[in-house]
Amino acid sequence: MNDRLPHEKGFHVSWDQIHRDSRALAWRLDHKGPGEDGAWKAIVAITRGGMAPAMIVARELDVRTVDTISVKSYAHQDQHEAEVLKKPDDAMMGDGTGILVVDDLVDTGRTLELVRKLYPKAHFACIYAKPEGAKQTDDYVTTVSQDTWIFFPWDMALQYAPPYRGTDA
Ligand SMILES: O=P(O)(O)OC[C@H]1O[C@H](OP(=O)(O)OP(=O)(O)O)[C@H](O)[C@@H]1O
Ligand code: HPA
Ligand SMILES: [Mg+2]
Repeated sequence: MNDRLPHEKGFHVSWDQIHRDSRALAWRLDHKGPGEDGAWKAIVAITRGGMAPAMIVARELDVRTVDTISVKSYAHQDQHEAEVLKKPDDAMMGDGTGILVVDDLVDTGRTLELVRKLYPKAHFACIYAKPEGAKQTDDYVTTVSQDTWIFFPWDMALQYAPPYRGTDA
């Protein structure tokens, strides 16, 4: 446990919302790549959270080369030292020129800091950003306060919510 808990504020994101926000990010990134007509060479998703947004961005921007970098930095809501578990092919990545790296969010910025060290010329984009890590990302859609925990749809399930005025309280 650490001083990040408890997160009193929760920002709950639905599948519909992540789809819309990922499309909004794609709109911002369109024509910003270095290729012909501003195309991107490839998209790299930071697993696992970056994979759903990366798929949507890749679809919108017609990018067919999509790879992953695996970075583990959290176990539940506790942060540990960020660690790279798997990287894309070095020949494809180079120094990151023309590569769009996508993640679901930037919080402290440690995950992106690590990936930036590997690919300093890549373009980094997140759907959501918290103030502490926002400088690590080149583009994002929405900010939330540092003490907000973002709940993604893949981490949630529909369940019964008791009424405010309970009958058996
Ligand atoms: O800016 P930071 O403080 O480094 O935090 C942001 C990272 O933390 C989460 O990933 P996590 O390591 O929990 O793995 P996951 O994507 O597999 O859930 C999130 O998806 C970001 O990648
Ligand atoms: O607010 C968050 N939500 C989900 N995963 C996260 N990983 C770091 N911060 C967060
Ligand atoms: Mg992640």
